Amino acid sequence: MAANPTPFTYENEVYQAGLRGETPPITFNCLDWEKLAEDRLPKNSYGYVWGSAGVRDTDTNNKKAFKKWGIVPSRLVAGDFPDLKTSLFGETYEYPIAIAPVGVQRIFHQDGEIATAKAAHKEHVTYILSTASATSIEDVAKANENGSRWYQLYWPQNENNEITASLLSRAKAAGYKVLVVTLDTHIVGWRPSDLDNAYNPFIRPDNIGVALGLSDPVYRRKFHEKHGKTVEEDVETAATEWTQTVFPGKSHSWEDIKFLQEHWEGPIVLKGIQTVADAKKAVEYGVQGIVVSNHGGRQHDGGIGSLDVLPEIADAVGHELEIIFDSGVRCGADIAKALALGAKMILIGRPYVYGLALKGEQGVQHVLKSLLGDFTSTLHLSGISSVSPAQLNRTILRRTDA
Ligand SMILES: Cc1cc2nc3c(=O)[nH]c(=O)nc-3n(C[C@H](O)[C@H](O)[C@H](O)COP(=O)(O)O)c2cc1C
Ligand SMILES: O=C(O)C(=O)c1ccccc1
Repeated sequence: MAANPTPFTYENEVYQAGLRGETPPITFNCLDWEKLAEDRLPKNSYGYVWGSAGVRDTDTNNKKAFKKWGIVPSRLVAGDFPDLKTSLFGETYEYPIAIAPVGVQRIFHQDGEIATAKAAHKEHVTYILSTASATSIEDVAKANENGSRWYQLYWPQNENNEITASLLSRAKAAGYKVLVVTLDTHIVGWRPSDLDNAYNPFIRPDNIGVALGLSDPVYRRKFHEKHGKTVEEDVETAATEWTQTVFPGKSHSWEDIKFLQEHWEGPIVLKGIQTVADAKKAVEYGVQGIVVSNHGGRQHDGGIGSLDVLPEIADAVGHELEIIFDSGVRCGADIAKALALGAKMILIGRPYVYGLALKGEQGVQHVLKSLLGDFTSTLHLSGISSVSPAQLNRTILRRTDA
């Protein structure tokens, strides 16, 4: 990737544009993006992104968890703008944030994943492609050009290992470097907003979330063998069966990870870890990273904040594998807090989807630039000169609820 400009060039651009009477494309108030997206999107698709499990306690606790920590700044610390580069799996990343895997992005904007993958490339942010993407592995790679990209697997059951192997080999061929395996979604959570709207993005006349399946040579062949017709001749059945393939209704086991290790040469990251015991299992089974995540509270209700479990997990396994974090990150200070508590990379979820809904590619760029500007400013004004754990760690935080 090309060298990144400091996020502060955006701030300057905005004030310069102001001299010409121009205003920013979207507000900089990160807490307003959700409401603006609600005003713009159809009820169904807004309900889908906003939706969480049950009475939303897990989602609420994700956000509350950040308020339990406050940043305490140091003064007269010499230093230029902080160095935001971070290293994971032996590679250098320009910024310690990435685009969280989000499926079916065409329900939010006609350009969907293509817009997000282009924006991520332009802003030097890693793009993680979902298996529930509305755009194929190869088309997203093309849009992302020489950007940094990872692939997130929704994991078919063992009888479909041939399909899993096909997805992995396509991702590898298309330049996705890290495999993220999501463990918390063998069924989709109980989400009242989608139930009330009687809306499941997979069950639509336009089959929007099944692009990876319908474009997969192994899935296509197997479908033909089973039904005696092509995917195109019976798209409805092909889409339904693909959905059952990637959301099989039962979980894999730890032993199954071996299959992925045999079919993927790069780093493997397990997404959805919430306990020290599972984090230790991840070490034991030889994966390279975990995402401490509860899927933005979309999967099970009555959970605690994802940030609440981060420190204990970081203490237990932080020296043995890479820790990535998501769930509830909404502003620059949240990024700083999660890094200080032991994560090396933070996934941005709903905020960029709101940007996509509001202004497509430009909207995603705005959200990324805005979060990075806010984050950089927070570090710089707190006397922190880099995101390395030697600088950015728990000593900059105090509990606010002690
Ligand atoms: C609309 C939507 C779709 C999502 N789709 C996926 C997906 O396909 N794969 C996955 O691993 N996570 C998926 N997630 C979860 C995100 O990757 C991430 O864990 C979550 O958004 C973090 O919570 P936050 O957005 O509240 O910060 C999805 C989240 C949303 C909001
Ligand atoms: O909505 C989600 O959280 C998710 O992971 C998903 C499930 C089905 C289709 C697309 C995304």
